[in-house]
Amino acid sequence: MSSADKNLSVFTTDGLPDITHKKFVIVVAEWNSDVTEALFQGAYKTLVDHGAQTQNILRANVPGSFELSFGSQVYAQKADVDAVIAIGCVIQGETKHNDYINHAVAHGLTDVALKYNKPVIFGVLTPNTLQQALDRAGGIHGNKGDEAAITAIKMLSLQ
Ligand SMILES: Nc1c(NC[C@H](O)[C@H](O)[C@H](O)CO)[nH]c(=O)[nH]c1=O
Ligand SMILES: CC(=O)[C@@H](O)COP(=O)(O)O
Repeated sequence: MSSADKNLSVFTTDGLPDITHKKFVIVVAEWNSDVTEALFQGAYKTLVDHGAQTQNILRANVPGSFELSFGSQVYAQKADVDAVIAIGCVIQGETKHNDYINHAVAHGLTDVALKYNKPVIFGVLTPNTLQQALDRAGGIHGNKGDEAAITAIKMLSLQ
């Protein structure tokens, strides 16, 4: 199912856990910052709208999406962090560079989550064009940041 068929900002909220005292870290890649800032704002607002306290939402910046795995690990290893949300946008270029980044980040974030036994969310857009990115960062298909935040909240209900 593509984002065209399921809006990224439309989701069920039944049975969400109480996140009043949960601590979140949002790691944001600086590449394509117009897009990643919109994704961050969506994630931040979604966390607050569903009960997170602003003082319990930290932000960390990394240069690019390839650095999201290490940046997420820095915070996932901290005992007082309950979930990490990784935000990025990797736009296809002329070469296969985007493929290598995307696969590395997907595997890297998964490894961090399993190593530290806590949610590490893949809030990374991997579009073919800038317009596809904008459509998924608060445009016609919603905001991937919203989806990443609600995913983090839902995963906390497993613990
Ligand atoms: N082209 C994009 C990049 N490239 C940079 C890499 O993520 C990385 O910082 C570099 O290879 C050094 O390790 N990053 C994005 O997030 N988005 C892109 O479109
Ligand atoms: C995903 C990227 O790093 C991308 O911007 C690189 O572009 P190109 O493949 O044209 O070098």
